[in-house]
This record gives sequence, structure tokens and C-alpha cells, in this order.
Amino acid sequence: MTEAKRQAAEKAIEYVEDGMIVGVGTGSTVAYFIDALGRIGDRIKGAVSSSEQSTQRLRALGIEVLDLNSTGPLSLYVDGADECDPHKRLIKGGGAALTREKIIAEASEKFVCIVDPAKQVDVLGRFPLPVEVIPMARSLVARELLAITRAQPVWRQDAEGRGVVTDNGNAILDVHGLAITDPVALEQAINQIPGVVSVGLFARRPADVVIVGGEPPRVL
Ligand SMILES: O=C(CO)[C@H](O)[C@H](O)COP(=O)(O)O
Repeated sequence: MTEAKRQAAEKAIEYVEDGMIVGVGTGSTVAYFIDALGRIGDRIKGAVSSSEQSTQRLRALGIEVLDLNSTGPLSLYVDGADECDPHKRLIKGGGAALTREKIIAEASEKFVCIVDPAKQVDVLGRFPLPVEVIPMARSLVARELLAITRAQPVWRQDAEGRGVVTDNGNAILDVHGLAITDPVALEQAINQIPGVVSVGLFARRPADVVIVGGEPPRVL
């Protein structure tokens, strides 16, 4: 799937216009996009980044990383996804950057999502749904998620068995075993739980364009 990720990322460069400030997501597909952006770095004004990981890669290529508070609305956001349904609704957050990703998506006029074909599903939920939570609310939110979804939330751990800490200092719960029939309603319901920072369902604000890597890439 590596080649498909690269193909989708390269195609997304066609949406970048001279003088733009580009919103940039997180993940292995986006890493290819950042590398491609580096080749035209002198044509853009800079980027707004969704994670420390992407910030480092952007800066290493000489692309200025700007604060969303000083840029105003963005014309373009490019990011990957863990799942994408036929309505361009997404599950995101496999890289734990869902909150900043959601903020930038909301601030952007056009959200171009770049995926490999394995990310396409008919019904969202095979990929565990990430929820970022304030650490003290972790158990409370887990109980409420179980009550709402009847599916099992699991506290995300790193390779050493420690709880993952997001760039915002929070924890991640991954909800396993969902088949999400009404993504907008579930997104709203999870957002209502005290202690939830954000949920990795992008249904209220889906992608505008999905590029599926392949030869040639497909633009949906
Ligand atoms: O949501 C994300 C990070 O929080 C990523 O976009 C998602 O996990 C896809 O990653 P990759 O491109 O590595 O498959």
C-alpha cells in the first residue's frame, strides 16, 4: 500500500496554489505529501500543522509552520484517514492527532483526503474509533462509551505498555467492534460526554475530495 499512499499524496499537490497556506495532517500518507510539498516550498506561504511529527518534517524541508490563530481560514487541508465511506465520512486518529486534525479541517474551505484503497469501507467502524479524553475522565468516558455504543473502549498503549499521551497531553480510548449506521448522530453523542476532547469521526465535516491511490489515482 506504500505506493498507493505516495500516488494519492502526489495527486493532492495539484490542489496547492501559489501563495497558499496549506493545512497539513498527520501520518504515513501525509509524510509523502509533505515531501512533495517540499519540492514546491518556495511557491507557498507556509503550512499549518496538525502534529509535532508533521511540524518537524515540514521544518526539515524549509517550510514555515504557522499558528492557525494568525492565519485565519485556510483554503486547503490535506490529510489521510483510517477509514473512508462512500459519503466521504471518515474515521481518523490512528496517529493520535485527531483533535488538531479536526480543528484544521473545520478551519479549511476544502479538505482533500488522501488514502490507499484499503481504507475504503461501506460502513465505518471496522477500524477502532479513537476518542481523545482528558486524563482524569478516562474511566468515566470509557463507561459512557460502552453505554452508548455497546462496544468496548480500550485505553491506547505505546509499545512499552504506557498510556499514549497526545500532543495535547491527553489519553486515547479506541472503541472496538462498531458498525456505525448513523455517523453524525454518534459523533454528536460522543461529543456530549464530559471529558471528551474530540472523537475521530469526521461525519459532520466530511472530506470534500477523496483521492484513492492507484495507477492512475481516483478522485472521488
Ligand atoms: O488520522 C490520522 C492521524 O491521526 C491519519 O491520517 C490516519 O491514521 C492515517 O494514517 P496513515 O496515512 O499512516 O495510514
